[in-house]
Amino acid sequence: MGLSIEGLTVWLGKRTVLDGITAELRPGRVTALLGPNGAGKSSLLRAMLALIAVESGRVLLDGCDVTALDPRTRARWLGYLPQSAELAWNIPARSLVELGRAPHRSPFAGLDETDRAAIERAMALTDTVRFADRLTHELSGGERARVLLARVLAGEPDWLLADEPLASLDPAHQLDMLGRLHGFAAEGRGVVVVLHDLSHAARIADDVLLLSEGRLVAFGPAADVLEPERLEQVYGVGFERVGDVLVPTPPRNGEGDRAR
Ligand SMILES: Nc1ncnc2c1ncn2[C@@H]1O[C@H](COP(=O)(O)OP(=O)(O)OP(=O)(O)O)[C@@H](O)[C@H]1O
Repeated sequence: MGLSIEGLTVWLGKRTVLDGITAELRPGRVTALLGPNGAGKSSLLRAMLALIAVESGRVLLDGCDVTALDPRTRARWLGYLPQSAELAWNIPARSLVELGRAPHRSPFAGLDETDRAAIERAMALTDTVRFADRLTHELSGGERARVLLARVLAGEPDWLLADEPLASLDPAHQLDMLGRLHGFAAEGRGVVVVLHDLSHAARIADDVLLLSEGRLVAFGPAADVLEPERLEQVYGVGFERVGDVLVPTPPRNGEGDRAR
């Protein structure tokens, strides 16, 4: 199930936050969404989920405009892991994960065997079984982030759109999360993930979509896009490769202004 972004322009307030973005995202691959703060990464994810209105252009999922899909179908096809791990509901972690099955069943139906198997699998994958009975407000930020991932995985979406999923995780769980995202794509599903750490992107991404000020700077295989000179132009700091890791270095001219 391919995900095509065609000439997407989004205005928020009076600002153009996305300006004519076009990219053909492929399932079975991890696409990292990169760019400085305010580049439009979250807005692009939200537009792909039909959570914000677009001014022009469209997003096609398996050839269907996402805005024309009924919400349950959209939720079955597109799983969303938002940036904030804040939760309104203080319910046991397992109950939260169970909510991930909602798009698969009618509102008042109980969980069936398929639902229970998907929930157990998602909780095992995210290492959340051991706090399944604890209330979500009593979990640490990282534990809550993993429960939220479990909720999305329980829905078995065709695409997973994750906004900075590593933000509150310790290094072990960051690597684990990267492995999960990679494994999800290896099953033939699609992954779009917003990342700030370019080393993580270099490690996990098959493709990179690089944004700056709402415009597409580059889209293509990670090895081609993650080019130190291009990154320096976009981020305003230098990058050098240390082994397979991209390490930021201070701006060469010492001024820190972005070359635009
Ligand atoms: N509701 C809104 N109304 C007006 N402008 C907004 C709104 N939400 C976001 N913006 C602006 O849109 C631009 C893109 O924001 P967005 O959150 O998509 O960027 P981002 O690349 O995800 O940033 P970050 O890395 O800081 O999370 C920013 O300039 C932001 O200030």
